[in-house]
Amino acid sequence: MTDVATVPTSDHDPFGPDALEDPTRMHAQLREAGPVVLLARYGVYAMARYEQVHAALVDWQDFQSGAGVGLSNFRYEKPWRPPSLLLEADPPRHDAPRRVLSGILGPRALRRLRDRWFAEAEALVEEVLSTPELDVVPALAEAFPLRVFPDAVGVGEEGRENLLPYGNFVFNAFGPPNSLVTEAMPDMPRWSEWVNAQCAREALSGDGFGAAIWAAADRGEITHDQAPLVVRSLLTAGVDTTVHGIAAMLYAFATHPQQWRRVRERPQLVRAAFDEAVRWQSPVQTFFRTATTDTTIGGAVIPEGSKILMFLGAANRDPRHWTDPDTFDLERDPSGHVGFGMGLHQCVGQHVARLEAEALLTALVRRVERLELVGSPLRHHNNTLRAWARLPMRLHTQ
Ligand code: HEM
Ligand SMILES: O=C(O)c1ccc(-c2ccccn2)cc1
Repeated sequence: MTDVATVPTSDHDPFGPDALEDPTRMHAQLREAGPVVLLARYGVYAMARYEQVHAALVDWQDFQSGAGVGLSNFRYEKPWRPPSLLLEADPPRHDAPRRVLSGILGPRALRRLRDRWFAEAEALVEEVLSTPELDVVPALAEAFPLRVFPDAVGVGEEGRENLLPYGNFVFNAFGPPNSLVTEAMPDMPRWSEWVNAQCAREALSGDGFGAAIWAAADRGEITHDQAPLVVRSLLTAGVDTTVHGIAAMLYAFATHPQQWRRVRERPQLVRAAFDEAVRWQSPVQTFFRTATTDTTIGGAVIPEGSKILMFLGAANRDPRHWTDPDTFDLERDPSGHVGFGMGLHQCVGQHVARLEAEALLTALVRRVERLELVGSPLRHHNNTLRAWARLPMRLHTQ
């Protein structure tokens, strides 16, 4: 009998204020501790190295999503909202909804949006350059996705201010029921009711992603009962993520002026720049899987039914996989990063996110000679998302 190595334990709290403010040191300690580490506070297993995170993400059979991708285990606990038909489903239930969304959000389908989004980005950048000193979080990172994405889904104008707080709550709810969750509980039903109401067929315009989902139901690719939940997936996962992904990119360029010069000289680097920003900051930091069998990793046995917390942010900066991981470097090839996940559940909206970022960055590259941080940035704490509450900048035009 091979002696099963005992799993190293850690008393880090990945959802506490210190880790949410700056997880860098905790990530390094978790990577050093071993391929798998037991987080004693929560009785869950942590993976922080690229190799193990990648292996777990691509092995959907042993590491399932159907028991939830948060701390809560749907086998024993009632989900706070009806589970997502993509995120919180395993094959075969996952297959048809995924196939439908892949078709609607694929690079070809987005071609019709490209010109409109590029024009919207030009207009927004022109507007903000009239006040060269500003907080780019509301002015750009929030304003651009909120200007183009709800229209693309086909959501009405009224009540769009519910989108960010709803998504923020959902991403907090993947963590433990800490103050980030409990403080928002009183408002959650209002946000949730508004989002659910937008998923009804009659609430959606005839030419957006939402209508395309209902049309897929008419063709029998998914059921009409599933259609509103698939629309809900877009409204849940498609707003806060891109807002914080774009904020991460703006922060990266403000703190690396030589990279800004590089992307202005070579605009073909624009798309790689977003992926390098997603790798470097990992706007989505963590989420869970549930072991469907006793699984041995690095000599340690993870018992069936265990929750496994995957640290995408730590994997994206693992020196075992990346050269000089802590630098934001456009010369690097960021492909293979796990910022959009990997495997069966890899982000189905990644092409939407890339198009939003490409449109905004292209407009900025043409007009802005340098982005300068002029005040203290302020982190926005969320149990899952790495985000900025404030990024005061001066946008220098030539
Ligand atoms: C920077 C922006 C974004 C980031 C960093 C991001 C990240 C991720 C990650 C890490 C996953 C994998 C979750 C898992 O494996 O359990 C995922 C899944 C997903 N994302 Fe994104 N996402 C982004 C933007 C979007 C957008 C714009 C949409 C919608 C238009 C979207 C819709 C989804 C959906 C529906 C899933 C579930 C896919 C499945 O389970 O098959 N995401 N995303
Ligand atoms: O289908 C949904 O409602 C949904 C899809 C994806 C997410 C998600 C979770 C963790 C990391 C990135 N995205 C959340 C919700």
